[in-house]
Amino acid sequence: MNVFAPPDSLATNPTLAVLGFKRQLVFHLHFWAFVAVAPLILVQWNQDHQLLSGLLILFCANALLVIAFLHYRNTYFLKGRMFPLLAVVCAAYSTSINGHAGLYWAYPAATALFFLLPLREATVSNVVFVTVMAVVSFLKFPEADFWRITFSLGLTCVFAMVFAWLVGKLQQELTRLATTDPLTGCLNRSQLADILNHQIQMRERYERVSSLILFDLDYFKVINDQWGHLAGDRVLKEMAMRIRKRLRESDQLFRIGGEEFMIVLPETRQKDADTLAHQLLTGIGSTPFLDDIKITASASVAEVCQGETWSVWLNRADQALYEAKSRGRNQVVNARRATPAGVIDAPELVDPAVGN
Ligand SMILES: Nc1nc2c(ncn2[C@@H]2O[C@H](COP(=O)(O)OP(=O)(O)OP(=O)(O)O)[C@@H](O)[C@H]2O)c(=O)[nH]1
Repeated sequence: MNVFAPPDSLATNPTLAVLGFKRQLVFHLHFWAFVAVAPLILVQWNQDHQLLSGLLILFCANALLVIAFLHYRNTYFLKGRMFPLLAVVCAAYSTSINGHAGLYWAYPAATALFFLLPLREATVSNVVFVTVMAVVSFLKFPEADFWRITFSLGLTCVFAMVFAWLVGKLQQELTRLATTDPLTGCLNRSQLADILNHQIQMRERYERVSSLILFDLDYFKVINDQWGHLAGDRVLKEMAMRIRKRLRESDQLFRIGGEEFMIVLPETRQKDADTLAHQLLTGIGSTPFLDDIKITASASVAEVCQGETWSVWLNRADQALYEAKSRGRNQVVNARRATPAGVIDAPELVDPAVGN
């Protein structure tokens, strides 16, 4: 019954994988922008454009700092905001003094904004950018060029915005698919370790105690054998729905095995988690599924103890669940606290009729 082997690496967490891709994107944008822009510092200096040369030095220094912070501190220097700001200022100023030679840089700058900033912020920044470039073009170029530049830059922004929006949607959808169980919509095990570790940190730092409930349907194999696999699937779906209805927004429901579920209850003591476990079991046992399929479940409850790891916490709950099954099923067993010596006391049986 032990399904809590630790995951191989953090890459099994889809949310962390997405953040990893974002870091790579930020790194590549700053690195290649640095490679392209650094030689221009000298070019502009030789053309007596000291102010532009100074702005480009700032741009390159920022790119190097972002790369260094990413590498050594795993954070974004000034939240990555300097790249868009400097790129926009440099492109606009360069166009005003260099004409078309400066204008060409506006196109990659406008595109890069959508990869570095949140969609809404990038859109607003680009509206400002296109407006500034339109004013500069109006003053600098003939009217026909002004229209061409404004429309082509605007169109580039629209293409980049649609692309960034779709990539964002795709990323959200992939994360959802990777983190949830398709049958019941519950969370799957991909983020289990991180979510439990977070609760452990809340316990260690702020004395905010969480509990978890494990529960497993009794004799589920019989349901499959008697009513068919499809009916079994529908029972699991309805089960998840019924549990979800009873939970708070902050509680998290996982499906961690075929007919085994886990609920993480932040800021909840063992006593309250135990009451909830009884209510859930009563709800499951008293109302048949799909109109006439009767089923019961066994459950265990464990409050997180100081100093324990997520796998020890889960193992305590798992042992108590095993105890509930072996004592006849359809009951809740409270996991006992780990003793200071690390030995776990025997689980405590709770009378279902009494509640605690
Ligand atoms: N319909 C359906 N059945 C599943 C799914 N996942 C696992 N099962 C079935 O769940 C049953 C679990 O059987 P067991 O592990 O023997 O557990 P049990 O029959 O509930 O018995 P106890 O847990 O000991 O009370 C097996 O028949 C699995 O095929 C699923 O997604 N859909």
